[in-house]
Amino acid sequence: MDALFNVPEPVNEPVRGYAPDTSERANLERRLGELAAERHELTMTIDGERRMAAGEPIDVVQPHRHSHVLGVTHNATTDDAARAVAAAKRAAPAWRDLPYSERAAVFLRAADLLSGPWRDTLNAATMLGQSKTAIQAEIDSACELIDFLRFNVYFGQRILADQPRSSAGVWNRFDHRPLEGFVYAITPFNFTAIAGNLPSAPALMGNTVLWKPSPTQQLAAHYTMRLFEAAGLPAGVINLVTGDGLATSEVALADPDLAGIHFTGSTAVFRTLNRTVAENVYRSYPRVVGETGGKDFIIAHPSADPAPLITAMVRGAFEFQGQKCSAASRAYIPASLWSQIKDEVVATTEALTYGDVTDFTNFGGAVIDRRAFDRLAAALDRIKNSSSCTVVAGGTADDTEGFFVRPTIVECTDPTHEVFTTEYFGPILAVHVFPDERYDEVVAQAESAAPYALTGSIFATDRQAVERASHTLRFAAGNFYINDKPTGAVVGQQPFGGGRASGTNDKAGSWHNLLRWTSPRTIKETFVPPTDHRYPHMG
Ligand SMILES: NC(=O)c1ccc[n+]([C@@H]2O[C@H](COP(=O)([O-])OP(=O)(O)OC[C@H]3O[C@@H](n4cnc5c(N)ncnc54)[C@H](O)[C@@H]3O)[C@@H](O)[C@H]2O)c1
Ligand SMILES: N[C@@H](CCC=O)C(=O)O
Repeated sequence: MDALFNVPEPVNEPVRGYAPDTSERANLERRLGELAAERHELTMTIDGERRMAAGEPIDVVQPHRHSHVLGVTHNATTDDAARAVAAAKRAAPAWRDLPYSERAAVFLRAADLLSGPWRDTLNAATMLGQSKTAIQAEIDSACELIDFLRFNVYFGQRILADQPRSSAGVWNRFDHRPLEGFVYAITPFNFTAIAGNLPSAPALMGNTVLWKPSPTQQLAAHYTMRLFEAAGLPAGVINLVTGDGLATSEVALADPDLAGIHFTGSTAVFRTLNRTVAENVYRSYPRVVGETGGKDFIIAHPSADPAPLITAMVRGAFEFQGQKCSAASRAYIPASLWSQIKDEVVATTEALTYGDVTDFTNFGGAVIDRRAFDRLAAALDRIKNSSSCTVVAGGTADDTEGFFVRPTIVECTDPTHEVFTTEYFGPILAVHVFPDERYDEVVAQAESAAPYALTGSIFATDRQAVERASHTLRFAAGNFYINDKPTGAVVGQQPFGGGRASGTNDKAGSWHNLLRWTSPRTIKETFVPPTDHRYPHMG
């Protein structure tokens, strides 16, 4: 077909509430029961074929009930990874030669399937496997992933439409080629949407992909792969390998055709990947895109409204057990305000219920695994032994049934203490209380207290205070919020990503990100080429 197609104008997927006695709640509960009753074979998918990786087995459990094994997956070996890389390379010519509209149709269909018949499956898998409550799963594995798929198609079309100017007698064009080689997508446990977006965004732009999800997100990743297949994704375009990624990286990072890395996860792992890429020589210079850790702040001015501040602190820090890269983990509160809100913040936090997420009355679930639990329990021990810190809410952890860490608030007099600088990735909020008149000083200290620059909020009604903080904190957060919590970015509305140790700030779900997966060829066609080599000044 020869036409310039318009893609549908995307709108954000409406969020369902799953209130008691609704059919949406009943359907989700039914699917939760079905998925929990199965023992899933969590295979790789290479060239459209499902097979178990050949390395050590890994049990995939419910974090809130670790005795319940949802399924088993295996570490991919170097042979498994080599097969996946070869499959991606084989699939590349046919996939990149498909018109954009055909590739886009696959992902638009995936979005519609997820909005309809696949919604309960992805939500239930995310709830059981990652211990997200219904609302946290809904905003992630349903709405955000649907939005990524639809908005990417829309932004990709805008990129294709971007063409250079032409002077008289000349036609200049951009051929928005994919990268030459394969893209390696490595995804974190905490967002099913990110796990689905990282392989599909480069694929939309014509690349083929090696996808290595997190073992602790493997149940939802498994169903995401099935969703892409159901939407008509050809075999070999996205190849899913399972496990810890060590053998996979050994193969992928040494391959001369590595064209890009699309990573979301910890700063430490991203630094290792960067180092390895820098030491190797590839056919092209790989595009390295990474969104990593955060130490996200809330700073209040004495003029702030207390009620929204309390809600922002509680939701921002403790939703999904603080396991959002955007979670509020340090707050700077003026003394006059803290004396008004402290009792309520503490009481609200103490009343939060973390438990089995299939009990819809719970506010949260468990942290993801034993490693996270041990890391957080050790942090709590250090905090309790620190003379400058006082635990004012929570502070306990219990792994008897699940990996539960109580939502914790720590008041700390030393703003350079590790509670203000280290990403714990759990439900721990550090609070520094300061004399009201030292607001500007505190803003300046918070600006570079931590190495990260992902998200941050300012609470104030005084516009001068907002303006001064916004200016001082310009480089301290890639997503900056005024009178709102620092979490919950919506695709197409608050493009997401941060700088400094938080990543390359390529803004997932925006055209900034999609641009990284294209390598334009400029074409100049001259209609009537010159036939005389001499210039006028030569006479
Ligand atoms: N900035 C963002 O947009 C964003 C979003 C979500 C999560 N995060 C960050 O992610 C982290 C939490 O996620 P996580 O615990 O899954 O992170 P992680 O770094 O432990 O793991 C991320 C992924 O990398 C894999 N991995 C680890 N070593 C590897 C290697 N050598 N080769 C290939 N793969 C390897 C893991 O198996 C996983 O799939 C936090 O630091 C959080 O801030 C950032
Ligand atoms: N985009 C999400 C965070 C993703 C990281 O974990 C938010 O804005 O809360």
